Amino acid sequence: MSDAYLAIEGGRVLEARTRAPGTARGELVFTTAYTGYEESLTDPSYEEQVLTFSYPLVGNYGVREERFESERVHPRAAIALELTDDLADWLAEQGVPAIDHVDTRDLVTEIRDEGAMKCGIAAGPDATPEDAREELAECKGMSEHVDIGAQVSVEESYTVEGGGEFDVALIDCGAKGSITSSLVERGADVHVLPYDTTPAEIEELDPDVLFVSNGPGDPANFEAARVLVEEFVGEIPVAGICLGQQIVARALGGETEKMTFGHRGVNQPVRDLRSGKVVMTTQNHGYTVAEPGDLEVTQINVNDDTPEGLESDELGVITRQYHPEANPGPHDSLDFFDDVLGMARTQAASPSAD
Ligand SMILES: NC(=O)CC[C@H](N)C(=O)O
Repeated sequence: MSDAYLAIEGGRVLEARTRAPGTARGELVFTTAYTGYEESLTDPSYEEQVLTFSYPLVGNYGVREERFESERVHPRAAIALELTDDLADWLAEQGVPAIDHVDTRDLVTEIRDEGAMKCGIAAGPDATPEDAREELAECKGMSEHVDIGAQVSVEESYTVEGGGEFDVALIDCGAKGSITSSLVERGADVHVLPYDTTPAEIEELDPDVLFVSNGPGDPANFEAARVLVEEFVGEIPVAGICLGQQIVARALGGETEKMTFGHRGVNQPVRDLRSGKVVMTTQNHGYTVAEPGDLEVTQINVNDDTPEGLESDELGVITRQYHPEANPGPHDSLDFFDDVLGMARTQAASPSAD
C-alpha cells in the first residue's frame, strides 16, 4: 500500500513507500553513484535538492559518522528503489523524509529528458497526493535561493592546524570536510571562513592561498566570494572546487549557466588537455562555466565537453569543476591539492614576494 507521494513538475504524482516520514520540496536531481551515500547525503552542495539514487539498493553497508562530510543531512529528501532500515532510521532521526519503492529508472529517465525539476513529497500514514502537490506549488527555483550561502556556511571562522607550512583561507560556501582534511594532510593550516568574508578580513589574515569551496545553488548568489577573488587574484594564489570554480570564473570575466540535469556520480570521465590523460572523477553540480573569462580551459568532460579545469599560470589560479577530494569516489585527482600548495610554494620563493 502506498503511503507516500512524489509530485513532479508537469503534473504527475508518483506513489511510493514511506521510509522516513514528513513533507519536503526541492529541486529533483539524481546521482548515479553506486556507493558513498553517507558522503553524498552530508554534502552541503545538495542543500535545497531532493536526491534520487539511480543505484537500486542504497544503505547496504550501514551509516558511520566518520564518513560524514558535514554535521547534517543536506538534501531535503531522499528517493531510491530500496532503502535499508539503517539508512531510513538515520534519515528519520535527522528529520529528513525518505521514500522508496519508486521506479527510479523511469524517474531518472524523466529528469534526463525534462531536466532537473521542482518536486514535492508527502510521506507518512496521513499523507495525501494533495499534500505533495502543495509542497510542489511552494517549491522555489534553485537560483531564487538567494541566501543559500547563509544556510550552509560557518557563522564563526575557525582554524584546523596542519603544521603551519601554509595558511589557506578556505571560503566556506558549503564546504565538504574532505577539502579541509586534504589540505591539512599536506601541511597547511586551514582557516575556514564564512561565505561573506570581507576583503579587509582576508587582508588581515594574509593567507598563502585563497580557496573557494564547493557549495549549493547558483554561483551568481555568492557575490561576496566573487568580490574576494576579484580583489586578490594576481596577489595571492587562488583555487576553487565546483561552486568555487564557477565563482572564480565569474570573478575573472567568465559566465556560468544552468545545465539541463547536471553531473552527479562517481564515474565522470575528465580529459586533461595538456597531458591527454583521462581520469574518473566524482561530480555533483547543476551549473557550469559557459565562458572561462581570463582563464584557460585545461580539462574537459569527455561526455559533453564542459570545462572541468580552469587555470592561469600568470595569475596563479587553478580550479576544478569536479571533486578532487573524492569522498565518495575515485582518488585519482588528489594531486590537485599538491598543485594548489605548489602555487603557494612558488609564490613564496619568487623574488617579488614579501
Ligand atoms: N558541488 C558543488 O559545489 C555544486 C556547485 C553548484 N551549486 C552547482 O550545482 O553547479
